[in-house]
Amino acid sequence: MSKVLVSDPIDQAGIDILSQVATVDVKTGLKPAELVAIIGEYDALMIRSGTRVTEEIIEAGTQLKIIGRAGVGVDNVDVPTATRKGIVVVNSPEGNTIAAAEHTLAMMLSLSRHIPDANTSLKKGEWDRKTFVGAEIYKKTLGVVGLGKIGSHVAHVAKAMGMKLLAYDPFISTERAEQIGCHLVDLDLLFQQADYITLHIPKTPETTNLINAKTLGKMKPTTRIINCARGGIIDELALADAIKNGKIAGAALDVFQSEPLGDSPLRSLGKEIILTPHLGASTTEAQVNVSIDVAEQIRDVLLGLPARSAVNIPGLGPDIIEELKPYMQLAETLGNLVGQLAGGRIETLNVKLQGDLATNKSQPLVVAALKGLLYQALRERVNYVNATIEAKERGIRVIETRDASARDYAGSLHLEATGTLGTHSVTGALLGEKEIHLTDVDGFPINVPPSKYMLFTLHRDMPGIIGKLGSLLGSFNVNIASMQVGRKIVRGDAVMALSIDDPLPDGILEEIKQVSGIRDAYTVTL
Ligand SMILES: NC(=O)c1ccc[n+]([C@@H]2O[C@H](COP(=O)([O-])OP(=O)(O)OC[C@H]3O[C@@H](n4cnc5c(N)ncnc54)[C@H](O)[C@@H]3O)[C@@H](O)[C@H]2O)c1
Ligand SMILES: O=C(O)[C@H](O)COP(=O)(O)O
Repeated sequence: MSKVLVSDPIDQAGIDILSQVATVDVKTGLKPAELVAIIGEYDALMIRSGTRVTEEIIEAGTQLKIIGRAGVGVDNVDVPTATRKGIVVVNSPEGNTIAAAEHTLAMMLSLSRHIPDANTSLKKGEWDRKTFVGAEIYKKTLGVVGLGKIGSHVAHVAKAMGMKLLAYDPFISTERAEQIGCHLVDLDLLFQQADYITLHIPKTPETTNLINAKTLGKMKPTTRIINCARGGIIDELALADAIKNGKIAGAALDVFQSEPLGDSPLRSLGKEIILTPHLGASTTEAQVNVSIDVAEQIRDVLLGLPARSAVNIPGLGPDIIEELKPYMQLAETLGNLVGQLAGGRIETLNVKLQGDLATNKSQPLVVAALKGLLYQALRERVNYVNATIEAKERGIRVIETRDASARDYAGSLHLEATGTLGTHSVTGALLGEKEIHLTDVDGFPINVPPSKYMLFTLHRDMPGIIGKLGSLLGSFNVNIASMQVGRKIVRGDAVMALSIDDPLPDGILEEIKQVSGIRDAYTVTL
């Protein structure tokens, strides 16, 4: 039975799902060295933001197949190392969207009306109605930085509360922004005009310290900033300084450069600042959502099925997986076959997506073809996660082309591999919903289903060849299950595809190549 380690507090709903297929150990609060010491026993690791999954931990996780982040941000996971090791990294992109958006709105209103400090004052026995005079958000301008899932929901609710909306997101179209009721502007204008600025972007090299002394200097003295996205997007010392010196009116922060927040000048500011300990996703509903979402994906991967939200398998969403599943198998089989026909070191793989497959949605088939191509070299170590990187590291150039006009089959796939020993090509299609058929080998038309053990010959199409080959195989007790010849012209060159019941015994391939009229022969195990 597989073993799953849960190293952060996760809702029981997900643990129940995992327990159906695996032994689940919940061990929270482990020190990095303790995690390194035990991770080698586990097939899957389930985390929230509390566990930093470093290169050292991933290297020690020799059995790891999947890291599941019960939440959105995977910045606490060394995704490049996981990808290199073929470990799927999944998250829950939508499970806590509403929770984080509502926390943002709660922060904005609390900050405007000084609710946390008024509450503390009253609980201390005071009745102070002067200190806590606030500001309205109605008709004020909200600047949304990052108009993705959370930013859009915040904008939607803020609009209903009568706010004017500006947004900055270089990856969102003007039409999309306008649909949400936002006017897309550049960042400088947003900084200059917004009364409230809310951040909903990932932490990347471009967004690190986006709010700094210089950008704070562009804002109005009445501006308030809310950050429920990621620590490190704001330079905390510059922010504390700007608030202390009245350059801006205040801030509400849920996330920090270093968590838990240690000694910080932010702690000593008054009612102008609200701090919460990374509570954006901490609602009962969100924790159930993310726990179930990620546990289901871990379960599926442990059962050999694809994950619906893998961050390191681009383009393989749930709808795509369903549609492409039989074609993924076709691509993998063809990749494996053409790799064995070409032999030696492969330098180039041409992948031609034909007919109905000639769309952008078919890109995962290229990854599947590479996985098949690399199978002989890497066996189970190659998967959809690392196939592209492994190919790149081996210097394999991948050329992808599309031909929607190729209509022999609804959709077909043509692979051509060039290596140190020459060039070979195969084409395949599906018959019915999922029966794989080879329809062409090295330019010769055939129509055979692939089988585990196959023999291909390139020979002259002349009487007697098939008989000679049959006798030779018979003398070695090799049983032929099926045989087909593909030729372009009568008595020209031809290809023979044989399915055989057992692997060819050693040495027989060389004897086959000596048969008069046979120019070359290849044995393949699929
Ligand atoms: N506080 C919490 O507990 C909590 C909970 C959930 C998510 N988050 C964080 O909130 C953030 C947003 O999450 P989401 O689910 O909305 O993500 P999302 O991917 O749906 O949206 C992010 C948006 O940021 C935009 N973006 C990327 N780089 C940008 C840049 N340089 N400038 C402007 N826009 C840029 C993208 O185009 C995208 O539209 C993430 O950082 C996530 O980790 C925090
Ligand atoms: O990226 C996220 O999903 C949030 O930061 C939530 O983090 P958490 O799971 O540690 O609450």
